[in-house]
Amino acid sequence: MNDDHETTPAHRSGFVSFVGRPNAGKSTLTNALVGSKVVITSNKPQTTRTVVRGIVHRDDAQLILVDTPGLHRPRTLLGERLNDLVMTTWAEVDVVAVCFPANEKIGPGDTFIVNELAKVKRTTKIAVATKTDLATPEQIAEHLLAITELGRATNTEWAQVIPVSSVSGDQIDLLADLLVEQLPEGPPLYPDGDLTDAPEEILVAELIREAALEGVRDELPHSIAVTVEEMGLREGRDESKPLLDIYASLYVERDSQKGIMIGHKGARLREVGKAARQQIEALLGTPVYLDLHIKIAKDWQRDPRQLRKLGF
Ligand SMILES: Nc1nc2c(ncn2[C@@H]2O[C@H](COP(=O)(O)OP(=O)(O)OP(=O)(O)O)[C@@H](O)[C@H]2O)c(=O)[nH]1
Repeated sequence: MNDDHETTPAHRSGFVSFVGRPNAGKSTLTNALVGSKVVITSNKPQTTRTVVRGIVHRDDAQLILVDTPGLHRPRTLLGERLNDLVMTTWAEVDVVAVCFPANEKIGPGDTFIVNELAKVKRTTKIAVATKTDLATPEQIAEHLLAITELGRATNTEWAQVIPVSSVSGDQIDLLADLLVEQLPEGPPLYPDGDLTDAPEEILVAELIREAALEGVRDELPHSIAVTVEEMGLREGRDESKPLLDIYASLYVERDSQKGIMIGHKGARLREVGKAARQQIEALLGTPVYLDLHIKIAKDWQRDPRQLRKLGF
């Protein structure tokens, strides 16, 4: 064996899942690491319903980020299924990184998550103090102590505790290094250039859902689901002028909600369609024709048949 071989570090690859209570900054962190908008962020809690992966390609490693829904005390059938999905993801990944926003105190929600996580023995656990740009150095120091203490109280061994800001970019590269350290040796698992393996339909549905939630504020936060019925390049067009046709349904639970979504003379729906179309065009790099219909699925969050139809 020559010296060169001994000094070249082995390539590493593996899966990392960011967890934390709603709004902890998981999706934004995934985007900051990947450097492209592949996961939906919103300032409303619990918008991430689908497992979406971002992929960090480096010469020495491939870091595959699995973005899971937030864990919460289940109240509906949907809630239970989401929690099952979260636990399954935790057991399958190499590292679970728990996000604790530095501008908020550690609370019962965090304790609940860390207690659940403690049941998943084999997975490496890292604590990330997020949003440090919103906290003073003193607050950050106190926060890091509280995280360490929470680890002790729940019998969780943090492999690392690291403060970061996705907005200022502070410590993001260091976080990537620390995560890579925890991955097993192995070859790249995805082709170079892939940013996510989530089917485009899922990303498109999430972008529409995000746009739909944007204007509604507190009126119907969690009663919207979106499915993409059909998506394809329009036939017979010049190759230099492609147009992607997307037919999507936006599900609400009640008549009154349908009214809110449509708005005065359809104004809101047009706004949502336009905002979603612009986001999809930016993501896929193709002009888009978006046909968006509102449908009512009564109590879809509680009905197993509806849930299956909507992809849960
Ligand atoms: N100032 C600041 N804001 C942040 C940072 N990271 C996230 N945010 C904001 O915090 C809010 C929630 O961020 P998300 O990334 O959507 O949080 P999440 O944990 O994925 O949320 P859920 O999908 O609801 O579980 C958004 O308004 C973000 O813009 C940060 O580093 N600094």
